[in-house]
Amino acid sequence: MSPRTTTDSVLVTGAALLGEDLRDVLVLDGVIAAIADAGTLAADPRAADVRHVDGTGLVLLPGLVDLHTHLREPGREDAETVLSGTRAAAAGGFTAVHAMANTTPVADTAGVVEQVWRLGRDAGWVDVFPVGAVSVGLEGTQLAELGAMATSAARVRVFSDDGKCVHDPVLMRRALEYVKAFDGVVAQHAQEPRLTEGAQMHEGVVSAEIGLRGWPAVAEEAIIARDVLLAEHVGSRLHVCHLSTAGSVEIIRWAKSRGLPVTAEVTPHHLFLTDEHARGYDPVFKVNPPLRTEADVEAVRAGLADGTIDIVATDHAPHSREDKDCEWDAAAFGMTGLETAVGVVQAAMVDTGRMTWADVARVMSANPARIGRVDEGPTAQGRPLAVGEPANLTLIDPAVRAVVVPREQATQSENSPYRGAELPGRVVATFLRGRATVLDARPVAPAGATAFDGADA
Ligand SMILES: NC(=O)N[C@@H](CC(=O)O)C(=O)O
Repeated sequence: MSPRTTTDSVLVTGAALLGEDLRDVLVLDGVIAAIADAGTLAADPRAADVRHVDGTGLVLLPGLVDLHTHLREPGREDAETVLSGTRAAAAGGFTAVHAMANTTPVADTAGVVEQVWRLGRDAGWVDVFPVGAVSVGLEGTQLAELGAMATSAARVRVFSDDGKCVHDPVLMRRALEYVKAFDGVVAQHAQEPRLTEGAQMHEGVVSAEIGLRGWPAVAEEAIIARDVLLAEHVGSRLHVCHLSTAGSVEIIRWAKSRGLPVTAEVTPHHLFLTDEHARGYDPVFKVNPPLRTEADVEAVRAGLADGTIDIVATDHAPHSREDKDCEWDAAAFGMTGLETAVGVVQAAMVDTGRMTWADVARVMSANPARIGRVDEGPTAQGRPLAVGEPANLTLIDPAVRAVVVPREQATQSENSPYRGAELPGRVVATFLRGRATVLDARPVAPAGATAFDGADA
């Protein structure tokens, strides 16, 4: 018998599986080989020559899957690269990210999505699934080569002009019709452009008091309402990106009550921060869609807890200093989020008693993988913690509280809205198909990426 290579084998002992029962989990060659009562698997002969990780006090979740990450490469490597962004993802407990298409050049051809996919594979930190643009150059006029991107090595299933709204209803209809051929989904950035010209923050009491141009909730809600009707008409899958208002939650609830194939995401920051943060004019709080009111935060929390909102997605949007360290009006929209996502979700949803860790696994792993259609095949993501499944794992210490220091994060950019704030929930270890990408809360440089060839899946 040839000696086992231990790089993708591990024994985790005494961890709380989905925050519940204490279990040992044995991973052999990247696959979960055994799950048993805590204290039993160390005696298993198969565990003799594998790395042991003490999971005492830790919560074991399936590897997190982000449906909405901006990796900035190609084009803005000064803000983030596929390498730095995927290392940040691993540090945040993720084993897969979907890389948004608003790069330079835009990811609107098979060539660009394959480039991003290859960069992700070579980096080896997480699986990178490129998102394809809906329209050429994100210009909202001509449909991009959706079919070519879907059949490329990158196997694109999620299409989005994120950063911009597909505001032309005819183009949106065509995109919805087109993606049906390969079970794709259109992920809409819902923002009515005419209602948000020059808008800087949520339109309400705070914007009026501090004199920044407001962005009405209806600008988001009008597009979502239109698009759920279009999705019904076409019979195609619609995903709503970073939903942020109470009215949007109501529309999605209505769409689901009609059985429409509509899914929705909320970001950690919309679960946690309000427009009150704009009062200091610090552009670190400038984001698209804008931070809303306390009532909206309450509504998106309730919508996530009751399943109206399917997933949490980070909308990790790194920006260089020159794009953020300037006056509010001139600053770029966006905030980093990969490395704080779990902590913010713990604070907003778990520590408040609104969700269990099993719910977190559903909204941050299983559901995003299913929406992105990356939940099947030998390299499947978002699978349950069960024998025979790929060992994508995250270990979280829910008892640790730590102050966020953006300079010390793995992301290349420092535009975290949580700078100096204390958050719970440290990611102690992450395993991508059994190989540690994070150990002792520190990223571990991949010693050669494990085979990941989406074309084989
Ligand atoms: N979410 C953001 O505030 N910014 C995103 C794109 C966007 O505007 O949605 C970015 O790419 O920076």
